[in-house]
Amino acid sequence: MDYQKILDSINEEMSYRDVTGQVASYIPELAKVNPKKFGMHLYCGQNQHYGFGDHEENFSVQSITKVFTLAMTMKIMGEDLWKRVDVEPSGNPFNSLTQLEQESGIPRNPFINAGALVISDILVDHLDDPKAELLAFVRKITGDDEIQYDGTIAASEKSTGYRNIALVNYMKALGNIKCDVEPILDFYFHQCSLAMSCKDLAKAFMIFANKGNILETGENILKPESVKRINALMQTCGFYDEAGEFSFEVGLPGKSGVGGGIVAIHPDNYSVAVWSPILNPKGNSELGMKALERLTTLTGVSVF
Ligand SMILES: NC(=O)CC[C@H](N)C(=O)O
Repeated sequence: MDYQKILDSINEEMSYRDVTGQVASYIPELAKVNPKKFGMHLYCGQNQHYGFGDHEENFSVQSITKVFTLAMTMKIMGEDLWKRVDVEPSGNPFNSLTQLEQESGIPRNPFINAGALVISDILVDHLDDPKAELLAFVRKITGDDEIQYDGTIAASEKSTGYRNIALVNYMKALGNIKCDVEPILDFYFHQCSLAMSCKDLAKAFMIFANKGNILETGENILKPESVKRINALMQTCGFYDEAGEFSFEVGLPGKSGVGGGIVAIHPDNYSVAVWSPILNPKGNSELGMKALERLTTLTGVSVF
């Protein structure tokens, strides 16, 4: 498969598209990002990298980090994790509070904010320095020691993070949060602020396409059964109330973030990341979804 040729033709096609959405503005720092940024990177074998545009520029990966913290938590908690967070699509926006009251404070899945805050609670409870450990995990699976949090984004999100503050306090009242809310929120806002490029994301997500192993070194990071579960959750819950649409259009497990990034994998084949900051009304990158739809259509390959 000539991936570079396919990516180049996607780049060209996308340049003619009208984009109607908006850059995320509820986190003030994200509103400052140049809406014209666009890049895509595909990684499919030892040192086999293909990309175009701004694919090596760092951006705020936001909710994409929920996959990393889930992977770390599965290693700590095993199956007991599912007593604290469920595995069903929410059909609701990522920052919704409504299901928690009826469902005893158990979030529908680890990829909505409520679920990620429970995961943060578990990591704060079990690790001495969860921020350092998350950074170490991401640096290891990418092989890139330069990856950092963006303190300005973390502070910006903290200053307007009323929904996340409400979610964690509400779940504490319902008995599903163990630690103090302050360190949980501090860890959560930092995890969301992680700055990575499409190339970094494609490298990191290769472990989910490669049965839990780092492709370049062969080192095992996750058990195959954990990878199965994480990929199933990405397929069913990775795009909030647009998870069905993403499966329907693209047909790959993936995860998005309000920074405009999307990562997807084709098991035993490739990982791919795309970045375009303009979001559709569901909070997913408008051009990113279209570019990935073109990828699986032009290659004729998806998980279905
Ligand atoms: N969907 C997202 O990327 C949401 C993450 C964002 N930091 C928030 O908590 O609201």
